[in-house]
Amino acid sequence: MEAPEFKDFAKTMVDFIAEYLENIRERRVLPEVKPGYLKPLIPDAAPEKPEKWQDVMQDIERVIMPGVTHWHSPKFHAYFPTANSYPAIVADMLSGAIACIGFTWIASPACTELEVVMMDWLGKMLELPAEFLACSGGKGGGVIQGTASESTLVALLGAKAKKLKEVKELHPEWDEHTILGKLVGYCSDQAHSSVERAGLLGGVKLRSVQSENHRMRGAALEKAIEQDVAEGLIPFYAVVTLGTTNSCAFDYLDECGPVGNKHNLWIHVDAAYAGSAFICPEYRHLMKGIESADSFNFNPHKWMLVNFDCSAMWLKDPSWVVNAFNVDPLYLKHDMQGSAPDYRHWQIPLGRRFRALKLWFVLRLYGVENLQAHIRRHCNFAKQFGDLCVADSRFELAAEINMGLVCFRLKGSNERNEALLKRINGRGHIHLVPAKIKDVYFLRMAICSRFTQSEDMEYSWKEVSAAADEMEQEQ
Ligand SMILES: N[C@@H](Cc1c[nH]c2ccc(O)cc12)C(=O)O
Repeated sequence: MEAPEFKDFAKTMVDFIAEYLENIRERRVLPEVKPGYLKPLIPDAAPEKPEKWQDVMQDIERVIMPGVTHWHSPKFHAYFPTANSYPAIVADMLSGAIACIGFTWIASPACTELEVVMMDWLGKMLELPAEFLACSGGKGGGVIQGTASESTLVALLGAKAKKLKEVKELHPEWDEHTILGKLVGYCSDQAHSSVERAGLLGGVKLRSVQSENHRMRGAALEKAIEQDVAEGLIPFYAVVTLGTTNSCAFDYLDECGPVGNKHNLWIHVDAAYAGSAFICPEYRHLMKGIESADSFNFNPHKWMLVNFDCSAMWLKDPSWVVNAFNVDPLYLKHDMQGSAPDYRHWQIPLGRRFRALKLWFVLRLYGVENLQAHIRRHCNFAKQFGDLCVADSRFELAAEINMGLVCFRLKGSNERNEALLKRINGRGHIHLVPAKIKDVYFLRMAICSRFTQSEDMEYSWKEVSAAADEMEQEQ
């Protein structure tokens, strides 16, 4: 493809994208296709001769759209949001054009340097302690990871390397295998499953601490630590979740952090979804105790209008992570080593895309004010839905409304609620997923779309109540 044709193709695609997103509300949010739907729609093998881009464009509606779940529809309320904005889409186009692999500074200096500055901008927006920021002149700094799960694992591996060194110094007679077998980390029973997985991948024990009202408390964490120490184990790491997946609950960081510090644990804060809200001063009390953390992570790709993937992670002392994974083949060495971060040491894969561009575009083209307005709008929509819900005596809230998430259920059995959800998703007009805490099954209404208006929330409520009406009529 030559440039003139590329320009036509790309312009057509830009028009298509704008049409798609602006009219997304009209599409059925959940596709009706069955597994295997796509294969018969396209040939069995790649074409020998080139086709026309117009033919490819045609096939988007025919082949792809019938099988798309429309995550950016105001009728999509499943999981948590994933972000989408025009500035981020355009930035990804440029990233695709530069198409560098920014594993070291010299591999594309702008890729590394913009990331360092963007992580400082973002850290300042959240009022993170200066120790986390590169601009403070200390050891700290930020990095863009792919997902929060990756950040949890990277932090765990850094914590493991740190504790291994400490214990080896204390007990030179112990071999590494013995020490590793004694290491134990902690998280709340409400933490995301990726924390347990990080323990499995890192080859260490992970203990789940019973939460109180869905939130981990310092005393419960300390009790677990003390029990383990009494049994000869070595506590090394704790994940504090700010905004759990089930109910968007907040662990008490101001209690758990100091407990972790006292027992010399690495404290990692996983604020994957809710962290974006900390750009609004009124939510920052929920991150009280942040100065006690060693690493902090949230996903601008969830709730801050930066398209997937962009998971922001800060470390007070990245050297533990950098040294834990350091391999240094000749072909990756360069003369400037040491004067700027070589991000390949901060992450699991070697390759990395120019993701800082989308942060830069979004932060500049929205401004902090509009990003704050986006968060506040979503929180207000959640309140609106919550009010509609409690005004109907058939329903109850299953948890306090936090951020843009409403956890609700029909009064009565889990089975009734399972039937309700099946009916709602079966109608296909809105899409929700369930959760269960302590054997209580409930539905989660997450506010996800940038396009959501107050009328959309009324529509979604009507769908829920219509499904409940149907159930009553059938009884
Ligand atoms: N998709 C997420 C998974 C994840 C990790 N930690 C979380 C905390 C809350 C939450 O709702 C989801 C997650 C990721 O970025 O890996």
